[in-house]
Amino acid sequence: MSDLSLIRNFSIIAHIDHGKSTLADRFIQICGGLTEREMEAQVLDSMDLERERGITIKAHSVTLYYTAKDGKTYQLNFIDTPGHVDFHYEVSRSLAACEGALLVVDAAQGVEAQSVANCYTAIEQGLEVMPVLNKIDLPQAEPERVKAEIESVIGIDATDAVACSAKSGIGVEDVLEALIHTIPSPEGDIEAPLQALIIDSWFDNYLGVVSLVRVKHGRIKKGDKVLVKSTGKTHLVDSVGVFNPKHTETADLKAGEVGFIIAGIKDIHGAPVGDTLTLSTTPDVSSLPGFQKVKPQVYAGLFPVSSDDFEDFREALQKLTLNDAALQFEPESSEALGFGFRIGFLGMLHMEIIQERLEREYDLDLITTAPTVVFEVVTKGGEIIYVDNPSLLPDPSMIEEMREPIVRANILVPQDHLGSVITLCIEKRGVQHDMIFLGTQVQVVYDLPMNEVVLDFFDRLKSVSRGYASLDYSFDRFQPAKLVRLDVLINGEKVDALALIVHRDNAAFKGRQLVEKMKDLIPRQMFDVAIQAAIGGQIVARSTVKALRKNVLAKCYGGDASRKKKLLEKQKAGKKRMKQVGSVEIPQDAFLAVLKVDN
Ligand SMILES: Nc1nc2c(ncn2[C@@H]2O[C@H](COP(=O)(O)OP(=O)(O)OP(=O)(O)O)[C@@H](O)[C@H]2O)c(=O)[nH]1
Repeated sequence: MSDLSLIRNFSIIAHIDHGKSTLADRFIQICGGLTEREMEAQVLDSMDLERERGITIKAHSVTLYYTAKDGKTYQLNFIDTPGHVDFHYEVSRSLAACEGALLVVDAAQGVEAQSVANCYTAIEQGLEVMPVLNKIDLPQAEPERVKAEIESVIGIDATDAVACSAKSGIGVEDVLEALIHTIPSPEGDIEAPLQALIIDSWFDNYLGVVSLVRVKHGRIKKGDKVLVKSTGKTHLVDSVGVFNPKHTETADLKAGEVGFIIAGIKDIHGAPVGDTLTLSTTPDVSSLPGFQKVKPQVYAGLFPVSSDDFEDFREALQKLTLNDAALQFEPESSEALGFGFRIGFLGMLHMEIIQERLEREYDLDLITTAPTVVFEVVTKGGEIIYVDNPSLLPDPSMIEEMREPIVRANILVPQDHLGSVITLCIEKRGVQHDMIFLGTQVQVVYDLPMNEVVLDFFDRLKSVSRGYASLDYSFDRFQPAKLVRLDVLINGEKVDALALIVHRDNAAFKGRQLVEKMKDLIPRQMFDVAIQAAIGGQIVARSTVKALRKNVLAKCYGGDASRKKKLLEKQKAGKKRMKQVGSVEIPQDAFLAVLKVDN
């Protein structure tokens, strides 16, 4: 197919759980991409972990052929995008490949902050945004109210918004018809030299690096020699094709189309996302504007429970970065935990996912330290350094000024819950920037310390608003703040891996909460365990885990062999996620106690 007027490239943007993936599955079904049997729930979420958690992590593209009511067959290329705030950058990437976007809004829930943010990104990138009201099968659906909300909150015309139920299938064909008329076809010149944008690259164990590209001009086929503009390297194209949604090779990819290229590249750094491809015969083709590089927002130390696993751990991380360009790591050594890695993540969800993948796919037992954001420190010598590890904070006498990262947070909340959301923002040291009443919802804009936001703010926000408030935020600036390091001592020994950077005004309070929480999380041992919190050498809180009484240990001796074995196994299992620090065994939970103290 080479008639550009018969191609539509679009993304689906929506808040989590508003039904993107379900709608995508319906499209596939209507266009006959898969048989009923292959139509296993949520085909697009192909990673096991994605399916289990019911969230979309990686962007996927699907090419479908739809015969419309006008009798013509259209090529629909759609890209599914993740909805969670941690993966926001994937959204803008996907949008760069499209001329339009469907804004899917749950007709029972209404507009949420994430959809607003993504919608603005789409509009900024010049896309045609087409609103779709989903879940109209639900009795509590209020399509008219939600239409009005789309107009007042986002500011786009929603009078003709198509209503559908992705679950039952009602109205889904109308969505396809509407998108053919609303979303413009791509522009491009098939006869011009190849110019293609890499939207995504990932590592496949069998195929090597697979790159998803949008061809702007020209064409590419198997056997071509492709030039990666940023690296200057050329590679022989092994195959090109589309996902329909199965991996399907095609003769070529042409201007206006979206598909994959496999060219024997060994790791994703060889085909960087946002890069431009051309043919080796036309090296002068200009580069397309790429994407903003993503920077990790949260850092944590990860340490193998058994030091023998260190090399395996390194290998596993190297393999994961083949897949996940956002993941960054460097070796870290801790007096308490030995050798490990300091890893940068996009957010807490990203961190959980990586930790889970390391444990499941690579069979590693790891201890994670409390996550932290990056602080900007000006030394007395006038040097600016970035600290992503509290234990590496210079001595206070060397510090001229400390600055913490501030985010601009957009919160959408129904009026009824406004009060509790504001209370929460104040508790988190937020400064109000703006408040706009939009129908039944209120949009509040706060500047908040990132440190307070990344840890548990999202969960707290959900709970104080009974699930109704939604959040979108992005880094704004570094701002001077009174920050101190809070050290934790176990039986008098400072444990570097437990140190935190906190605000001075609530440092003592945080210290008390932390030692109390840790007392509950550290199991009783054969001796008393003293837990202390200190600021600059001064103890601000203390609690004690009392020793076990002797007769409890008596069980370990005598008795029959099988019982003894069971006991040993139990001990071993219990040891799994524990780390010996000095003479004290500390479980994983205690390292993350700070995440649990705020409530
Ligand atoms: N009643 C009803 N439920 C729906 C409809 N569409 C989707 N759902 C349900 O809503 C939930 C979320 O749907 P998904 O398609 O996974 O949502 P998503 O937006 O893709 O979520 P992420 O992939 O995490 O961003 C699922 O339990 C679906 O079964 C609908 O039209 N009606």
